[in-house]
Amino acid sequence: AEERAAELREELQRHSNAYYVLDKPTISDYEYDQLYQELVDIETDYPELITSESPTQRVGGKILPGFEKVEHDVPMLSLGNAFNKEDLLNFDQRIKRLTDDSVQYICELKIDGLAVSLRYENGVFQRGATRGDGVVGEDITQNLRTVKAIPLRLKQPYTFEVRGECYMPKSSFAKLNEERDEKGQEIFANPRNAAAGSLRQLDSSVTASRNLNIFLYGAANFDDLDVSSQSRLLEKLADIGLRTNPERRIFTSMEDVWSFIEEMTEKRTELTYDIDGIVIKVDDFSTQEEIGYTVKAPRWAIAYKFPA
Ligand SMILES: COc1nc2nc(N)nc(N)c2nc1C
Repeated sequence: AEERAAELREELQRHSNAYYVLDKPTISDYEYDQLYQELVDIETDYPELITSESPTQRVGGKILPGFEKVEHDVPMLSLGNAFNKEDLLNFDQRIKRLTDDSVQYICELKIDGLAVSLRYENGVFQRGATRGDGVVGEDITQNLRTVKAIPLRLKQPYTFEVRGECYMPKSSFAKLNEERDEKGQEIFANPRNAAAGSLRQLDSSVTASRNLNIFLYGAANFDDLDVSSQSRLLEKLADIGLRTNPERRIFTSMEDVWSFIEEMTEKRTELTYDIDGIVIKVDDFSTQEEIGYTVKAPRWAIAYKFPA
């Protein structure tokens, strides 16, 4: 039974990764449910075989009295903002003054959700927290465990923190507000508020019902991963089972960055999730270190914000 339980956990994690992270299902829902039920039956007969990373343990039973405060191992930074092309050209000039490399920029979508940090220890999801003020956040582990795109065990036994944006897809937001409106409940103003409200639930079964998703974009204490740039970090995160956003591009000229921004300004309405800007970062990590940080934000990155 123990061997079969471990086999089922591994197979369910693989299918779950394919479906929720890669968006490429490998078996039918029916087949998945059969395997899942087999694991539930074994765990019911042998409760001592239940492990924290079993997919049957995603929705916690207990209702929390409140949220514990947690201090981030490495502070979660904020970003300087740009509002037009001139701001970006000025940013480019500042960067060129601080480094002589022919710098490469990586552009990533700025997802309009809630910034969270996930800590993995030896590949197992241990703790999830909100950004809070960047130094101290709130422990929302049991709510983040209900987000199916968050693997409870990575494909490699790494110990590090990943950062990303937890969000509610536009379709789930519309459906949730329709249901709330029908019940005479107050509706959410936008998907970001709905995601934040869904993650600040003391009862994780409510969170589980909200169909949240996540894109990871950064990490802390990730020496194990041995990556030399942001673009390689994102590839590595995807390789080990974490969900990253595919709409990312690398450019060497700010003119090309601007063309990408114009392209995404058009494409924005077709995305299945809200974005509030584009984040432009120096891609190479050693160049990032050379450029450094201000008191609260990296000097090597800027967030272009779409007009409200
Ligand atoms: C380097 O720091 C950051 N990088 C980011 N990248 C993306 N894609 N989205 C963000 N919201 C974001 N936020 C911060 C503070």
